[in-house]
Amino acid sequence: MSSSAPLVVRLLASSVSVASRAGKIVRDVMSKGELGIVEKGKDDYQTEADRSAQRCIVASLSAQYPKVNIIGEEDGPESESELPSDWIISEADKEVLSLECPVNLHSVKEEDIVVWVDPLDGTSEYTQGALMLKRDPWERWKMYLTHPLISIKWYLSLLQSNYGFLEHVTVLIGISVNDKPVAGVIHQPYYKTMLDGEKIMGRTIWGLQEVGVGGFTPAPPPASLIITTTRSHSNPLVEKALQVMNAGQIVRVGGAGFKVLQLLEGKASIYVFASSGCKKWDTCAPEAVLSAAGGKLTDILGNYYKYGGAESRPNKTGVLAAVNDELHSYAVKRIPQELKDALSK
Ligand SMILES: Nc1ncnc2c1ncn2[C@@H]1O[C@H](COP(=O)(O)O)[C@@H](OP(=O)(O)O)[C@H]1O
Ligand SMILES: [Mg+2]
Repeated sequence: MSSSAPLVVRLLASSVSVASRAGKIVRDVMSKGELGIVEKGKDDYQTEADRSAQRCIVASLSAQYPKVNIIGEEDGPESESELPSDWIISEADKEVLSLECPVNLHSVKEEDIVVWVDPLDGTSEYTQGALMLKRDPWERWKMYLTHPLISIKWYLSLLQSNYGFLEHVTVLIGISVNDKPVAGVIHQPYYKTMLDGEKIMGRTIWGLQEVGVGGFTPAPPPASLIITTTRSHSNPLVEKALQVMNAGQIVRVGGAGFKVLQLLEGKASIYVFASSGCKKWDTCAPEAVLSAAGGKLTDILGNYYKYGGAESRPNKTGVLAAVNDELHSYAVKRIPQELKDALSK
């Protein structure tokens, strides 16, 4: 790896490579069919893929950047099983390594950086997607009966959805400096493209402050107002905030990473989630990528979250993101004061 590039650029380039490896782990766990679902809290689940992808990311980055503070969604007691050697990635993406580092990030040191890792954003969609990979209807039905997350309504919608919601799953690595997300990676393990007649799985999107985004082509916002929001964590406050937006359409998808991709690809223009529930690892990378593309991500009051290592993990006052400042201020103004008060309590 070139050691001449400034630290933030090298760390972003390493994160691009490791996110792609973590994405393969996510697919491999699914292919084996043993998801190992654990309930962490109400509506909050973890699978073998979350645990293994996090181990790969944290081990790979901390081996190269030992003084960087890396905080992951699945932090907990160290696993006793040995880490497979091919989970330790030391490569760095060449295109990213050649980027011009913004002047204000040139002299950043490892101690100034906090990396927020969500090894698998969209866990509900991942576990529900597992059902659809069971080709045998009887096997699928048996899995449904033992699945902790799926109601009959969702089961029926899954059957109609052409292999579920796996595209909503992302691996998120957000790099923050002095409380602010400055660079980030959103990897989609189940994104499919064809190259020379061959199916390629996965794509990796990155963003760097003042430089822009890469790994895909951003699209302009839709002509009419389209809002994206949660698929699996709605509640009356979330619905109230959606009503007041006066949108032509509401797109309900899983994961904070995928919702920000909806904004960047012109499928929606505002992301509204007027509820606690999202955490710093859900929003750090999406905020970095969105802001590098000219968008804005805050809480529903319009205030930026801080990403220092001592900050509390929950994003208590919700999420409000938009493709540009104008749409962001429109959305902040539309949120009624009583809703803002209810979340700030
Ligand atoms: N009420 C809630 N309880 C637990 N997690 C929540 C939540 N609301 C949102 N989240 C988390 O925020 C992320 C985006 O949620 P959503 O898809 O509903 O928009 C998901 O991350 P994970 O899938 O990484 O756990 C999800 O778990
Ligand atoms: Mg998440």
